[in-house]
Amino acid sequence: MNASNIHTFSNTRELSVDLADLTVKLSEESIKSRDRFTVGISGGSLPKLLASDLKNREDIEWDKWHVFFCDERLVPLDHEDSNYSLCKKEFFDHVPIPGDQIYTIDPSLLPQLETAVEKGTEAIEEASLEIVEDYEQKLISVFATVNAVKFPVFDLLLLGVGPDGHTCSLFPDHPLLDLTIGWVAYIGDSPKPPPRRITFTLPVVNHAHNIAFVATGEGKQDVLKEIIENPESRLPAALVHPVTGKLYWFLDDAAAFKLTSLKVTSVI
Ligand SMILES: O=C1O[C@H](COP(=O)(O)O)[C@@H](O)[C@H](O)[C@H]1O
Repeated sequence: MNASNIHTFSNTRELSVDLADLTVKLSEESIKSRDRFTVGISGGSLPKLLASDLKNREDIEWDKWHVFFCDERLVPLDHEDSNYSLCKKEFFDHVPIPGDQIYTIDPSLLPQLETAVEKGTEAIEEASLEIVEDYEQKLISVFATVNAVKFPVFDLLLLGVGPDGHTCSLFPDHPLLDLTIGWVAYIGDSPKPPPRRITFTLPVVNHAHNIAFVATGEGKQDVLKEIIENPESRLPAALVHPVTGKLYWFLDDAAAFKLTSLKVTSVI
């Protein structure tokens, strides 16, 4: 781990300001070179930390943003467990990103998954595949319109880390960690509720131009030490190694408390 990419802050307000600075800078650079900004957002604690300062910034070309979800729980879009619903409340409701550039799961496909769960494995495979393929098509519509691409290359992926080391909906020791092809995967046995979700695969994560992990609070101390300072770690977040892109860590002092790596405090 390049210690200069670990940024620590004495409180979450300062963290949010620097995270917004980085996001604005990457948005400007991406729009300048590609005329759009493609970003993947996670759920959990991230939307609030991301939006608290960013939503008040001026001069952002929101109409050039294309937003995907790094993972999504397979619940209706207005359900309290939905990552979309959380991002809407914290972020989308406050900024003018065009609705058709916020790419959600297709909620009309959820009832057939519910029915499939009653029927068994084969039916679940079929119903979940439809949801996965629908989301992959949405990625294709943005990333592969001109040339076929092996993996989408996001301008920025914003990731969280669970206390168990999971990121997106990629959980420790889960077979999904071994996927080397495919953009989106279904998980039906998430150890963190709700159990049914979709997630970006590790290759999609690792192909991004920029990846920013955001983690706060005492509860993340031990897992961050393992992920950042143990090069042998097989925890999901420790398997994030951008192929050519940049990796950033945004931590508050509480989360970073056990790290011995050199820390810096400003990103730009
Ligand atoms: O279940 C999830 O958890 C992770 C981590 O959440 P946090 O609250 O500990 O930050 C999140 O990144 C992911 O998107 C979400 O579905």
